[in-house]
Amino acid sequence: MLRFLTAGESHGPELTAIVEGLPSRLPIRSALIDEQLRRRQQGHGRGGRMRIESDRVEITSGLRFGLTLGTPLTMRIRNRDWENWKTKMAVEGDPPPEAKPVTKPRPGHADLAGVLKYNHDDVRNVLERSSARNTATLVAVGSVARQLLAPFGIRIFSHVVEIGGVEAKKFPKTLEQIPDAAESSTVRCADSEAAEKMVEAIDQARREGNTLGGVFEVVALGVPPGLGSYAHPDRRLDGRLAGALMSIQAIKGVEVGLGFTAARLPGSEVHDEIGYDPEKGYTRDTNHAGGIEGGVSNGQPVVVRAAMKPIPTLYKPLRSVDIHSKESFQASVERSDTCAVPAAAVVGEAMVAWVLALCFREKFSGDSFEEVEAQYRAYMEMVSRR
Ligand SMILES: Cc1cc2nc3c(=O)[nH]c(=O)nc-3n(C[C@H](O)[C@H](O)[C@H](O)COP(=O)(O)O)c2cc1C
Ligand SMILES: C=C(O[C@@H]1CC(C(=O)O)=C[C@@H](OP(=O)(O)O)[C@H]1O)C(=O)O
Repeated sequence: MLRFLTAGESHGPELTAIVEGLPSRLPIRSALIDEQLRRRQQGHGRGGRMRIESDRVEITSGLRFGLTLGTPLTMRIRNRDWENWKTKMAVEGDPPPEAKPVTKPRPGHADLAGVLKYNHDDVRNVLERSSARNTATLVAVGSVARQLLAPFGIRIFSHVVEIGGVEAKKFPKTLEQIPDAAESSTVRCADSEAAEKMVEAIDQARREGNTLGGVFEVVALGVPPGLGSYAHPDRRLDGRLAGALMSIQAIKGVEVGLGFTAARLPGSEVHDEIGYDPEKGYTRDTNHAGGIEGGVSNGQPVVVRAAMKPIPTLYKPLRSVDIHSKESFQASVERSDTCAVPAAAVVGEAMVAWVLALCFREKFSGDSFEEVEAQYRAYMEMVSRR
């Protein structure tokens, strides 16, 4: 079974991820992981922390001469900011005077709920792990998943479709043209006119001490039919994708295919009619289902969208209450992102890659890469004869 664990505090020495259940002899390149880490750090609207960090992965187990061993793969990403936090984040000893407890929980963060749940007196003990800094490990894990899926022609990309109410409307004609258009935009939006307006909206929000959320779309091409299952609720591909996307900080909604729009349309405008072409096999003229029917991939591109709430730390502070004195106050801010939707889109890709890899491994479970490849080929051959 493919699984992963991550660990690490935002201002601690490093983040760690362990991926278990990879087949042996799978080529993994740390340069490809670094490329994904770099993409996550970009995007118009990010704050001062991104000028400090320059994320790089170090693989410390599970790989020899570039091929997996079939043993747990460990990845480490150092926090450069740790240099500035060594005393305040020491793992042992008494707290030094400069490590004054944080007592003011920020609305929209895990701060208050976390203090109540874990009985902490210092909000820092909550915010260090609840921070979206951990999304760097998710992207590293997702990059490993991509490298498992890539040899089978599965390609995953994303683009931002809405920021602060500005919607992208003029999409490139084909799905294949979207990645290049999105990649060349500082907000990762494939509609260049909308992208300009999104940049303006972010700049204006920053000037006003406010923050913005938005929506991104993730697309997976080359997904074979048959990933996931209708046999049991927890095996459904759509449910697992929604859960994985919602597990990213600040994601508040997920749509598959037409999503909420399908609820407003009659059935004749929603369901994708089935055709047959002797060359291509089963065909669909539309993909409103987003590549998933009955919780199973149907061979069409998988298309999901996720909605991100605005960043909760505002330069124009919101009211809260000190957890010790119970006095009301207005939060002060040192640094924060204004908008992180473009970065969240890269994290969304990683989570989609992970869930697809999970379902792929369930279907093609061989212990070595060669065994997985043989299982995949035999299945695809069988499907092509149906
Ligand atoms: C990539 C990324 C960057 C973020 N940057 C910040 C930030 O700079 N400041 C902040 O207050 N919240 C930031 N957030 C959002 C918080 O992590 C998030 O709102 C918080 O965890 C609570 O959201 P939840 O209720 O969904 O967990 C970021 C989220 C993501 C995905
Ligand atoms: C560090 C990252 O994002 C951070 C996520 C985050 C939060 O509260 O979620 C708050 C900010 O961190 P800091 O409080 O250190 O300024 C962001 O920079 C990152 O994406 O790598």
